[in-house]
Amino acid sequence: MAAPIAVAIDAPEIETAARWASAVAPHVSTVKVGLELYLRYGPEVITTVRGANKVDVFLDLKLHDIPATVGGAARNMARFKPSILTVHAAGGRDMVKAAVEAAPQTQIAAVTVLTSLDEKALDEIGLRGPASEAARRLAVLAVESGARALVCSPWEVASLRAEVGPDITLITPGVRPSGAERGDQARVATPEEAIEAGADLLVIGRPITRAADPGAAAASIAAALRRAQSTPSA
Ligand SMILES: O=C(O)c1cc(=O)[nH]c(=O)n1[C@@H]1O[C@H](COP(=O)(O)O)[C@@H](O)[C@H]1O
Repeated sequence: MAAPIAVAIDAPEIETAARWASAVAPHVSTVKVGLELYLRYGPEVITTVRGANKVDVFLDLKLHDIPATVGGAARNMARFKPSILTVHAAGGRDMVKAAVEAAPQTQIAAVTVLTSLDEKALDEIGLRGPASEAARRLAVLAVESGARALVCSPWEVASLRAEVGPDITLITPGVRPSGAERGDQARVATPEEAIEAGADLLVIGRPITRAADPGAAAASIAAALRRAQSTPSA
C-alpha cells in the first residue's frame, strides 16, 4: 500500500513537477500542488501531475477571503476533483463553512497555525499563543464549521486528536527526517514521530524533491513509516 505521504512538488516549472510526480508516485498516496505551480499554470498542472500516475492530487491554495469569495473559489476548484483543498481556519467560521458547502465532494482541510511560525512570530502577528493553544482554538472552530480535515504541525497532532476525535483527518507538514535541513520550518518532527503521534497524512517536500533521487528518497521514507507503523509503541 502507498505510504500516507503527500509530496509537496513545489517547483518553478511544470516539467520538473511532472518528473517529480512520476518518480514518487509508486511510493506515496498523494502529490500536493501548491501556489508556486498553480499560480503560474492553473488547472493544467493538476492534469499534468495526475497524468498516468495513480496518486491523489491535493490542491493547496490556502484560501483566505470573505465567505462568498472562498465559496466561489472552492466551487470552481472542485471541478478539477482534488482529493483535498486547503483553506485558512483563521478566515473564520462562515468562511470555512462556505468552502465546505461549496465543495461537498472535496475534503476541505483547514490550516490551523502555519508550521513556519514560532512563538515569537505568533506574538508579532497578534495571534494569541502558545501555538498549541492557537491550533486547538482554530481546529475546534474549523470542525464546528464542517471541516473534516485539519493541517497542523506534528507537535500538535496528539493534542488535536484528543480534542477532535478519530474521524478527523490530521495532515502534518513540518516533517524532516533526522539530519535533514529544517529550512524555513519552525515546528518540526521526523516522519516516524509524526505518524506515531497519530497523523493521517504527512506533507513532505524538499527532503524528497531536493534529494539526488526523489523516487529513492520517497521510497526510503515510506519504508521507515512502515517500520514505525508495524512496531508497537512502548
Ligand atoms: O498547507 C500546507 O500544506 C502547509 C501548511 C503549513 O502549516 N506548513 C507547510 O509547510 N505547508 C506546506 O507543506 C509543504 C512543506 O514543504 P517542505 O518544507 O519542503 O517539506 C509546503 O508546500 C508548504 O506550503
